[in-house]
Amino acid sequence: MRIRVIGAPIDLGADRRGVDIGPRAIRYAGLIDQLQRLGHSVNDVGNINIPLPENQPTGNPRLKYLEPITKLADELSATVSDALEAEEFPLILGGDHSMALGSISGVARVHKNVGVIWVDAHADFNVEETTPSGNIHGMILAALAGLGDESLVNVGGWAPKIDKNKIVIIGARDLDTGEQKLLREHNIHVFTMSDIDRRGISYVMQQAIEIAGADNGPIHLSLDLDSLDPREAPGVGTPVRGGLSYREAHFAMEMIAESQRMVSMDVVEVNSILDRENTTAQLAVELTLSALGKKIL
Ligand SMILES: NC(=[NH2+])NCCC[C@H](N)C(=O)O
Ligand SMILES: [Mn+2]
Ligand SMILES: [Mn+2]
Repeated sequence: MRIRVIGAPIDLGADRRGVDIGPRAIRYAGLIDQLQRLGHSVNDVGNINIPLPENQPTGNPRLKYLEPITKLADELSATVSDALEAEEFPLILGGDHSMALGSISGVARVHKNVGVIWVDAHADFNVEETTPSGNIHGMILAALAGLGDESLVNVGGWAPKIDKNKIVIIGARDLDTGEQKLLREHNIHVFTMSDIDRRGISYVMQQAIEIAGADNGPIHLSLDLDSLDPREAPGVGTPVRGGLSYREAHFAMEMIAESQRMVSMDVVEVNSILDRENTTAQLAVELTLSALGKKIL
């Protein structure tokens, strides 16, 4: 496969600094080389240009950095559509999870029926009224489903980007009260850590692939590294105990590869300032490889 690697070192959507180093850290951990060794050809187009938060007005404290975030989403979205039109698989490196507004909009423009598997400790399903932090990375999935602030929802000029019935969240264990209510109201498929404990990661992933890829549709995978247990992935801005084990995460990625339905992928929230000797970036590389076909035997 031909893979286009796109760095999106955005950190305007989160409070803790350091995710802007993520794309470099993931490359330093050997991403490109290992993808090539797996047999893929790689076109690394570098990073999109991100303004420093220091030079941006925060704006509405319940929607911090809204303006630059939507602007970057437009730009990233165009880059991602471009890759797909050139028949390259977009692999987008974050950055905080707000970059998925751009990446997924770009995919949805080309693949109208795309479903999303969102692997995350969080649901990122807040809106202005429910957010406890004002951080837009916690609102992106809702925006893609058509909920929340108009300028987030209408990036690219159309909405919603994703059919709510084709959204699956996996690994959730830290949801805000208003967010829980929204998820229930809109019947979003959420497989929490309890569901994974009860049914096993294999059953959960099989269901997730069926739901997100309904009617043989394509799937976008958005992998937030904080889905993993912080013992495995210490370098994330919003760690939550009780996450996916190393083995569960690898197996989940292997099942996605096996399904042959994935058309694009985000790897987000690697925070190098909080990391230990690039462990989390290395893990991000390993998991990306599993999702893109690496097998044990
Ligand atoms: N992409 C993430 N790591 N999101 C964390 C979101 C945390 C919290 N739910 C919030 O809205 O602020
Ligand atoms: Mn997230
Ligand atoms: Mn998260």
